Amino acid sequence: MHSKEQISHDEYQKTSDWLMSHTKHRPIVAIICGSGLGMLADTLKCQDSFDYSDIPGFPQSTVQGHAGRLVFGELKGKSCVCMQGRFHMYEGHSLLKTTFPIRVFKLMGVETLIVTNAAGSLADGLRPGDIMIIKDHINFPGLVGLNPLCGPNDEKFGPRFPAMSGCYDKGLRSLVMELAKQMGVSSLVQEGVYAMVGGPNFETIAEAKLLHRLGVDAVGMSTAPEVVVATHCGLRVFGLSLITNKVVKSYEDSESVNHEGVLEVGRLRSQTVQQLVTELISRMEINNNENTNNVS
Ligand SMILES: O=P(O)(O)O[C@@H]1C[C@H](O)[C@@H](CO)O1
Ligand code: HPA
Repeated sequence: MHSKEQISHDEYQKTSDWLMSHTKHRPIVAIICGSGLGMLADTLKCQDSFDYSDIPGFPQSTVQGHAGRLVFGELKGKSCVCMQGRFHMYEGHSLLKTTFPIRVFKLMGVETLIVTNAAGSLADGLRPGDIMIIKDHINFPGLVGLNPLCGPNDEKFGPRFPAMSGCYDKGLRSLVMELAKQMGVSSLVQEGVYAMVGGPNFETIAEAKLLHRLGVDAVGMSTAPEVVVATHCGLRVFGLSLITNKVVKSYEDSESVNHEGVLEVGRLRSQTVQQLVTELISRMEINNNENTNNVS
């Protein structure tokens, strides 16, 4: 268990201060790129980018398809920060480390978090290449106590017992459905429930059948801890899964999933995902204007 590890408020603050003193951007939106989706950062204008290895306190990415770079820039007049590479529990990071950037973003003034991931589909109506707007999640590690919020609660970030109903913002979900219609890609986009499993192995057939019976639409190995920490500290969250494969759930099926295939679907659908996220950022309302358009 991870209950002994603690990261003090000061440590988050030091990383935030370091970043704020190395860039003039003051982001209001943070984006986490899933496997094969690092190109989301390419759309940012006037970029300042930092390798994770150069940022004090930051963990390191070890997974192919996760570059390990934090990119600041502007998108449609809004200041953003983008993680090209996230941290997964299966890499050996504690859950506090996997979610470290979220609290740093909060301290930097970020209001909205956009999480993306690659996921396998269990729902028959979700095909590889489809985009699932995350309506809700099942955090399997969290259900058995592997939760970044375990341990002493830091009230400066949020309450001991945060509510998680409604953690994927309804207004942003409707907006993206509407944008998908306007872009002519609504046949690719639908809402669904994401489940996080620990990984790094993909699911057995019996596990896949179980997830399917539980009503899971797509399964992956990330995102839920990030969303828990973001919700705890009051960030508005939007999430999407790029469906990269069908999860094998029949003993008759000879197909199997692999990480290269996951990355390949990311590359094939990159433009559509990029356009949806760009339009979302362009059209989303923000609460606090102080952080916008302030790159001198
Ligand atoms: O970072 P995400 O959740 O997009 O990565 C998924 C889950 C595993 O890390 C990897 C499997 O191919 O892709
Ligand atoms: N299972 C778990 N994680 C994944 C999958 C999958 O089928 N595809 C991409 N990430």
